[in-house]
Amino acid sequence: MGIIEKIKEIEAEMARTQKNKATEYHLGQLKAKIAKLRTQLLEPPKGSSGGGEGFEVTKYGHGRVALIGFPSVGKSTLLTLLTGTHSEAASYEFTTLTCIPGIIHYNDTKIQLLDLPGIIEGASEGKGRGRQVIAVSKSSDLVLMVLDASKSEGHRQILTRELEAVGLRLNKKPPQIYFKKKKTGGISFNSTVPLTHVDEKLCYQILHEYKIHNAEVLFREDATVDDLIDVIEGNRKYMKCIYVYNKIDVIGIDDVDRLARQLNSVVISCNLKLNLDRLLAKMWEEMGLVRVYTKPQGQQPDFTDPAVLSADRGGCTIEAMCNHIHRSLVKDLKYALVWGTSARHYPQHCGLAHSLHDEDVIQIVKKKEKEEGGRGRFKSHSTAPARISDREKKAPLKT
Ligand SMILES: Nc1nc2c(ncn2[C@@H]2O[C@H](COP(=O)(O)OP(=O)(O)OP(=O)(O)O)[C@@H](O)[C@H]2O)c(=O)[nH]1
Ligand SMILES: [K+]
Ligand SMILES: [Mg+2]
Repeated sequence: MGIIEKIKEIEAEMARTQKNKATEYHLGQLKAKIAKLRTQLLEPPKGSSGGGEGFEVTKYGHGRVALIGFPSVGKSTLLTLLTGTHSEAASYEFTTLTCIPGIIHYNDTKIQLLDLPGIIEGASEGKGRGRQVIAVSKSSDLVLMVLDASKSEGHRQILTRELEAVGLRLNKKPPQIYFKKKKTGGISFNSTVPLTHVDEKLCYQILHEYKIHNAEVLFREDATVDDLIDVIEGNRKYMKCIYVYNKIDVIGIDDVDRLARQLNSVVISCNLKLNLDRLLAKMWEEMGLVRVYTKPQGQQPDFTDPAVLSADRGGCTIEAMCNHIHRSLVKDLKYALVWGTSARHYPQHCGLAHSLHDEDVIQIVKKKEKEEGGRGRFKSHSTAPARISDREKKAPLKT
């Protein structure tokens, strides 16, 4: 029996089993069995070098966003509109057969947008190009799940299930469960909060299913069996996702209103170019990019050419900024002068660990290098710093 058949069989058994206190241990065990099989499914077949021909698209720009959705929801139309790169769009399904990259220029940054073939139910098990599409989405910083506003709302659940089946977790935080395998000592099970979903016996059973007999488990939140399995599997990818409802030109205003009010969703119409600004702003917000401008001593910064840092890629500290400029800079840094919302006063003297905010300005002061006259150190005490863009771009910064 193949892996997919085994999964189907266990799913059928779960569906037959009534959910109650008496069956919860058995159901938990079945869930763990499915999780193990799905992980097996993700491993490349023995003897092959990888997962077959993927969409090898080079990363470019300050972040990567993937367009995921059923066929003909308007992914290619959207890519063409936002990036100016043409991607064939047509009324028939599976118009797009490979991955087509484009670039969005936004706030002086470059964001790579990827158009992908449509995926269908069963994608996680290898239907269509599902596996390759999902692999590319895992490599991105943000997923735009494109949905046809005029179609069934169940589509969003089906797609979410497909992505979850391959270990993607959308708009979720990693469970607050500390888990560490040990060599000896048995299993120690503890929690810092009252647990309503999982008890010691259930936890033991799940661990047993994984043949883990020595481990430390500490629940820091009232997590579920699924959360526990995610932590044990350890290969989950937590990603942000925006639900993009396209084609609102063909539905009624009441439906538009309802969809627009859902969490993490943006309603648009590619045909009428409606609300695309809002989509871009939401993307920007979710990506959390941090633009930092370098100010040479005695000069103004170039406000059109930021260094772009990201919490997910290397962090947003002064150390990350130094590494961005030059690898050897970290050891040469004496301190950095910082203007912007991360500074308590202007300019603040900061060390490597200081976290920078979007649109901060920094001046690097190296060891043995003299700061210009040492002035300005305690001069401008600004208790409520405004964004540099609002305030300082007009007036020159001192030092
Ligand atoms: N009414 C309406 N139609 C749209 C809109 N956006 C795209 N379409 C149409 O929807 C159809 C599918 O568009 P595509 O961009 O090819 O969709 P896709 O998601 O890339 O499709 P595949 O590549 O086949 O997965 C085309 O006929 C588009 O003209 C919209 O905002 N409103
Ligand atoms: K299409
Ligand atoms: Mg397409």
